Amino acid sequence: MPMADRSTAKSPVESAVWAALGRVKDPEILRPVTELGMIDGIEVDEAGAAAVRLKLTIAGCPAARRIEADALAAIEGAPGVTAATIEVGVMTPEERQAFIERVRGDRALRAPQFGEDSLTRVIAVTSGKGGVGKSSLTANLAAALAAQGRTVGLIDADVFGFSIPALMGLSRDGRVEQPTRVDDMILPPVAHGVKVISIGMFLGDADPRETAVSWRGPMLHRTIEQFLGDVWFGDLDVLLLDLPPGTGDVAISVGQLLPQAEVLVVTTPQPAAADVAVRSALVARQTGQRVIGVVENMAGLPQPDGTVLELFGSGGGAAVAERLSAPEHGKVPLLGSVPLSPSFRAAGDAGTPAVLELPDDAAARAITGIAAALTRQGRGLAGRPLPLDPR
Ligand SMILES: Nc1ncnc2c1ncn2[C@@H]1O[C@H](COP(=O)(O)OP(=O)(O)OP(=O)(O)O)[C@@H](O)[C@H]1O
Repeated sequence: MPMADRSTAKSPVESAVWAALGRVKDPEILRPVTELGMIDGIEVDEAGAAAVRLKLTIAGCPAARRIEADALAAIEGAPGVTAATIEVGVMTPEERQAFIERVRGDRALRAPQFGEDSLTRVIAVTSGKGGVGKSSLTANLAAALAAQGRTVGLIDADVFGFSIPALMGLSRDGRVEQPTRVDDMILPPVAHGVKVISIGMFLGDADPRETAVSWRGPMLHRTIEQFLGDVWFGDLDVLLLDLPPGTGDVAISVGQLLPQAEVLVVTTPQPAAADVAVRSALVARQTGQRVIGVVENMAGLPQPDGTVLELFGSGGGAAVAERLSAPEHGKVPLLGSVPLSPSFRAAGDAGTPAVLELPDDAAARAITGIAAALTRQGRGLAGRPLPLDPR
């Protein structure tokens, strides 16, 4: 039977069901199921009982239950429908190919996905030292940008210390949500409005808490290449990459594969952290990437008596920004200073980005401000001075 289209939805109630299904989005592709050829037929009898045949790409794909539940709710809510049933089937290989073509559109011919002609702004988040809060910051920036209406992708390129799935709520009790594979196309899971991919999603049944990735350069390079090629992100406004700390193979691969990427440097206020942070930015520059700003994390911890405890000293962020500014590169701004916050840490542990869950938390407010500053900065304006968001 041919896939349903508008012409097959004839009666007013069938049209209403079609329209209602047009508001149901595939949770991974974020496009209506009606546009993706997933509705195989709509029948409504005289009593208003609607029977819909839904076709999924593969049986038991992670998004299947959600699509089915959302579709059922939509049909039940359609005007004139008195009862609703859904029959779920699986696409034939030909239908799956048509599905892939619909999803990829013109882009099928274009490779790589984030090449020179791409309109996506690519921002790699780097740090010198580990543990400065780079992943927490990247996850929250991604969620904040998505909440501000951007279409956002997030690649966890911190291959050895991947923590993005947990921070985005995609990892529970040692199980990480798996991407859906449709033939050679990998669809990233969506969390908090962000399309997320991580090496932690490719470990099979292994518990990511107990599994170490110990790859050398070529394997790391191929993995990053696959993330950029085989993983289908669709049209993104912003792609964030969480890099491993320091100046290793992944940073160099990202520089080679995404020379147009912009780089955001995270450091702590500790002056001793500045040297390594500066070094990681210089490696990025050597591969042609531009440093668009510095974020200072783990700044002062506000005390109940109103004083601020500067656990990690002060001035590190400004020092790194100053040292990276140079006549040939322009001024590198300090985009914000994120205070230490126990509730920010707890929100990360719970997989709920603080920018969404605790918007009034001081750390969350600072990151929301940084996301807004990045948006104001726009693409390709590296080196121009930015107003600091005082929130
Ligand atoms: N502003 C903050 N206030 C309180 N805790 C924070 C803050 N930023 C980060 N943390 C906590 O610090 C720890 C390290 O953070 P995170 O894992 O994001 O660092 P990282 O730089 O990505 O580390 P690595 O690159 O070594 O994996 C986490 O437990 C996180 O919850």
